[in-house]
Amino acid sequence: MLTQNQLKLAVAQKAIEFVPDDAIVGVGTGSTVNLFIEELSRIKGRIRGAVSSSEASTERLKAHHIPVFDLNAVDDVPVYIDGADEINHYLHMIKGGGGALTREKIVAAVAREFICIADETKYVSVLGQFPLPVEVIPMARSHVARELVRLGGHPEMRHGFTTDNGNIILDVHGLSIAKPVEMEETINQIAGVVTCGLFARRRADVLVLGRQNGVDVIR
Ligand SMILES: O=C[C@H](O)[C@H](O)[C@H](O)COP(=O)(O)O
Repeated sequence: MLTQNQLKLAVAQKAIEFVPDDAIVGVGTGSTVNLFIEELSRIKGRIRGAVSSSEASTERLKAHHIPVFDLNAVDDVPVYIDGADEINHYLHMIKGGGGALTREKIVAAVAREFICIADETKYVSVLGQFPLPVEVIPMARSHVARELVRLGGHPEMRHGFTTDNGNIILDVHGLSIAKPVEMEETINQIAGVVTCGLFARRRADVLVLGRQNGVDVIR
């Protein structure tokens, strides 16, 4: 029986196969990506560098002497490699457990291909068991929370946490998300929401899924 960490390592290693030579690689955030960064450091001689989705990943990339580019200075990101908190078989995701959702969505929007690396505990039939993170401008906290309750959720402020953009996170419990694209649009239209952790309009293109009997590549 492989541990969750061993499954994360297996997908982090497999993801290297998706990194083209001379690329500037989009790098996500989280414990699975941290393992990917280790693997990336082994092949850093054949890439140009990375664009990063968080201060935490930037620090790790720099510690491995992988050049980190400002996204505004880059016009082609062939692949973006990131984890997820939940992913369904349409490759819609919930992300933001680490609070990096907004920058992740920006780098993912620039990238040509989104490769999600996840262990099998993340693969679900309906999104929403994992509380949906929503990044909110601080002055809009109460308004956004009321609107989220109207949508059937139970928002909880993530205490003691500020995003890299200086905002707060509301974690929304109790949503069973049957229509992720519509839900993403609805939440993102609430005044004061920066973005929610649903990645449905820009879903993953490839899922590299770590299972007990091996790594599956799902497109
Ligand atoms: O903000 C964090 C990101 O969306 C992560 O990709 C997500 O939380 C998964 O992280 P982990 O690989 O640690 O489960």
